[in-house]
Amino acid sequence: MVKVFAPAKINLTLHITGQRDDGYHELDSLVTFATVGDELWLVEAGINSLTVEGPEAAGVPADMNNLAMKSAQFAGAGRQAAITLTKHLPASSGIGGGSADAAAAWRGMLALGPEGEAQAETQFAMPEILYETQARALVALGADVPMCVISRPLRARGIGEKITLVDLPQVACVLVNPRVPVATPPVFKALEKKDNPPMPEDLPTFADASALIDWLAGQRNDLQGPALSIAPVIGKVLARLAECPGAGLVRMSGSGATCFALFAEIDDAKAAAQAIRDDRPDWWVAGCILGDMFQKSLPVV
Ligand SMILES: C[C@](O)(CO)[C@H](O)COP(=O)(O)OP(=O)(O)OC[C@H]1O[C@@H](n2ccc(N)nc2=O)[C@H](O)[C@@H]1O
Ligand SMILES: Nc1ncnc2c1ncn2[C@@H]1O[C@H](COP(=O)(O)OP(=O)(O)OP(=O)(O)O)[C@@H](O)[C@H]1O
Repeated sequence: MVKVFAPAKINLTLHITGQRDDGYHELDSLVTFATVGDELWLVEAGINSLTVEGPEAAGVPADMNNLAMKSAQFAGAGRQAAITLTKHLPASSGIGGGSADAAAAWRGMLALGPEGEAQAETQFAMPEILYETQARALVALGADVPMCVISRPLRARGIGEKITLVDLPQVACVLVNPRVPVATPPVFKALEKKDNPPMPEDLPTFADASALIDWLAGQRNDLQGPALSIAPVIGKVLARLAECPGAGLVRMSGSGATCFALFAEIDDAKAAAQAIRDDRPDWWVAGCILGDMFQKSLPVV
């Protein structure tokens, strides 16, 4: 049996720099991962199967339409697994839920079997090599899947599959989703200007969370405007996060509707998460740390 964590993916920046002939958009995105996420249990079995449970399970497919099942089949190598997926991340929310599950199922399938976790550990120590040899093919399941396989701070280019690791400090964060699902294709479609500037070629070195927060203020999520036009409630989420004492940067992740606020102080993040939970019980709220999800013992928000 293998237990795998599927961390939420957060686009700290999302610059849309072009559009390919096949319609997919080219991007330049600084991505990190959260201590909040889904969980998968895999048990070797005679046939692949999936059970979906947990607080965010409603409406999530439990058949071959689930990216975790597609990915398990893809990873296969003659192995099959009974998968239990516990959903904590809302679906269609811009934080990679399905992509994170696909990546975790793939990692879990690698870890099953006689060579077991040792094999997975070795490969995770070399994510770029792993990525070049195998994980890149997972872009066929979704543009966000290769980055979720890495689950470490990274810069993604191409359509999301050209990945380089970056050093980012840990930062405290509050994620808020207004419980309005937003599908990705219409958001890309609503973006009028496709050739926006990328991030600077060389990213700075960030001494601490405050330095990262300050620098991010000069960057963008080019999908935030289009998503706002589709789901105006995103404006309320951004405004509520911006009111929180200590919130240094407020932005939307991915194609929305989840927004995040970054905090230099963990205690400010904890207070903000509690305050928003208190006055918006209808919203999904998560306090978390953003950073390298393969690093042990991250603090709890
Ligand atoms: C917005 C992001 O989440 C940022 O990380 C990703 O670019 C989207 O990744 P994803 O949800 O895994 O996307 P996919 O499932 O591959 O594609 C869904 C749809 O989004 C659009 N799409 C996606 C990725 C991309 N680079 N350009 C696009 O135009 C396409 O219309 C595509 O049909
Ligand atoms: N494991 C899964 N969890 C959630 N949704 C899934 C899963 N597998 C397939 N889906 C389907 O995928 C669609 C998009 O959900 P998902 O959570 O992946 O979107 P997202 O948060 O916008 O992802 P991204 O940030 O990669 O754009 C939903 O309509 C859902 O039915």
